[in-house]
Amino acid sequence: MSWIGTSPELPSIMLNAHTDVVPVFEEFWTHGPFDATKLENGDIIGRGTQDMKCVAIQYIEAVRNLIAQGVRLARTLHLTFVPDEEIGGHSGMELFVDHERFKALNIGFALDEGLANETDAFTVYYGERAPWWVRVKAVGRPGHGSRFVENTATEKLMRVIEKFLAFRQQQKSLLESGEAKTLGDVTTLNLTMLEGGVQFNIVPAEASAGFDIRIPPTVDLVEFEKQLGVWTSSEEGVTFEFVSKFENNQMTVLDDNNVWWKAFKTACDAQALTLVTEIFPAATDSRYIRQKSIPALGFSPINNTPILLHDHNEFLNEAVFVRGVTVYEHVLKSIGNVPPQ
Ligand SMILES: CSCC[C@H](NC=O)C(=O)O
Ligand SMILES: [Zn+2]
Ligand SMILES: [Zn+2]
Repeated sequence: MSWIGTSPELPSIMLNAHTDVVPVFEEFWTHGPFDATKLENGDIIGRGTQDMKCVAIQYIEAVRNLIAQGVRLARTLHLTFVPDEEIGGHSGMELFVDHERFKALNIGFALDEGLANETDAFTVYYGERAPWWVRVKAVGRPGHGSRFVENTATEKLMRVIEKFLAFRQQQKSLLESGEAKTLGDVTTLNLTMLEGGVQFNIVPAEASAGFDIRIPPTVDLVEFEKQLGVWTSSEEGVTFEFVSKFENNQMTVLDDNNVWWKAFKTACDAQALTLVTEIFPAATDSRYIRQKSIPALGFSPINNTPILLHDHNEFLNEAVFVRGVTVYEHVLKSIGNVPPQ
């Protein structure tokens, strides 16, 4: 959906929202997850109320209000509604950014989702951690389950898992000590998959472990990959492969040279909003936009709200939601009139 500016030759602005949501475990919800029940206190309960139907609707409402007020922006706005973000965006934004139609949009700056903030402040994300999904495979000697079989796959795998988890503990301590400020500043690593074995009395010849690793943009990814090699190659017969890997993880620099950030911040300052800036702990479509060297900010105008994305009973209060529309009106008027650079 495009709202053409008065200077359509200028680089445009992309307002991106993914339309997919994650699954629900309905039995844990107090109200139907797809009913959008509004409680007396204004809380609207539903899957996607935070992630990110709210933002998609707020873009539309904000544009509609600006048009009704007779506002014309210099720059063109493109509202994009994309699929598959929750499963990596591989058939969504990842493909789109390489498409001719994307290039034809001539995008100079993008807004996409952020996270709720539990305090009165709003969080703005200028980068993300690179998601890496890694499978560690071990092969070893099989045999009868009644014997002391040596060099088994599972034992080797366990020793390698210990190395991965020691690193996990070290990063966790970094965060707990305060040396690293937020989750986005450390590398997280979780053992999320374990596979191996076919029958109780057979020592398996193969076993594997799957890790979800999230790496801050300040970490040298080449060096980190080498480290994975060191941990795995310490055991004969253990290898690793990438199930999903993100490289070229760029940040959007928030300094005075970034006219988009200045315009965004000016609009927020004018509304007396408190902003905090962070690295996004998970992965959104913004990473594909930044990979094309297009500056992007992750922002969901949700404050005083617990972070419930992907959780049971995800909700957003009506008042917070409606205020967010006004926030976008100010932000769009500011970024939409950034003069030619
Ligand atoms: C490896 S891409 C996965 C993308 C997903 N995004 C939202 O939750 C995430 O797990 O961060
Ligand atoms: Zn999302
Ligand atoms: Zn999500």
